[in-house]
Amino acid sequence: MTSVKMFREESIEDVIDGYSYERIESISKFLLDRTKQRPEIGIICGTGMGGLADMLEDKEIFPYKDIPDFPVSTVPGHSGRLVFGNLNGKSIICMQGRFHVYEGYSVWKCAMPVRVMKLIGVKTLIVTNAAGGLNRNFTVGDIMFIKDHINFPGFGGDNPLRGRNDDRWGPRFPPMSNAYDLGLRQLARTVAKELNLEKYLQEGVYCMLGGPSYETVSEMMALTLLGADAVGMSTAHEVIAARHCGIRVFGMSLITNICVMEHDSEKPLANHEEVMETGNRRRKDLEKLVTGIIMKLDTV
Ligand SMILES: O=P(O)(O)O[C@@H]1C[C@H](O)[C@@H](CO)O1
Ligand SMILES: Nc1nc2[nH]cnc2c(=O)[nH]1
Repeated sequence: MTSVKMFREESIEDVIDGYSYERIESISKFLLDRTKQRPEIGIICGTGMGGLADMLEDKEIFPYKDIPDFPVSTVPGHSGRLVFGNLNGKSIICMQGRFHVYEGYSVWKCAMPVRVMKLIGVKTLIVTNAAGGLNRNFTVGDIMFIKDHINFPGFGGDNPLRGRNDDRWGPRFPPMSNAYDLGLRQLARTVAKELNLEKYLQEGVYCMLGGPSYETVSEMMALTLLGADAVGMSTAHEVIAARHCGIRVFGMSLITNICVMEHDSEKPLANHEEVMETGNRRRKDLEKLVTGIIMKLDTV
């Protein structure tokens, strides 16, 4: 009896009343009152990819801890700052550090900043992440444009849209086909070609798991059978929240490690230091790619 009551209380307070439209509106107002920037482009930096925020000019930085009602980042490789700034004259808002379910946050809370972005005026979201490569054709350092995702936590009902739906965000049952905008992917391919990055380019399906443990060999094999090309611990919930409120999305994974799919293998397994190191090593190409895409966004 007690556990049922606990579950109900939690879901009413947090999911229904906790981050109401008005509460998220007050977070966005807090920010808009303190910056003249009115960005239509948002970026979420993956592990080790905080350099994407550092490249902005005329930065205005809001540490998460100073934003009322905002969660804080607890993971190495995620600075925990909301950065406003310009990139070749375009106004950008960038999450230099995201929230993960394994940090203890509910999945809707991890996705909540996307709704803040929506109320700030964001129309296009660029999501990046570090991921393990399941596809045997992938190598460390490859950049995978995400064409679709498998939201594994969602299979069990852990979806950021769980709870009462507020139609001001979007419909109760939003479609998720074409979640990763085809036009943006084509644009990104053109930009990558111009930058001579084609040799690193992959396109595929990203699978989100809850983490923080990396996958067992059998889990990796199962994900491969499901059609996943890369596996990580983020992104899907952010994209669902973005699509629900009408933000178009471009997503890319940096393949930071290759998943070893042999039982009893001596090969080194995934570790967070390697993930961050690959992010740092490939940072310049990622920055060039994101800059190139942003410069041409008006064309699609
Ligand atoms: O925030 P992302 O998805 O880029 O971070 C990945 C998943 C874990 O947080 C971490 C594991 O090393 O990298
Ligand atoms: N789940 C998962 N997340 C990652 N993030 C970076 N590499 C990996 C990986 O191999 N597995």
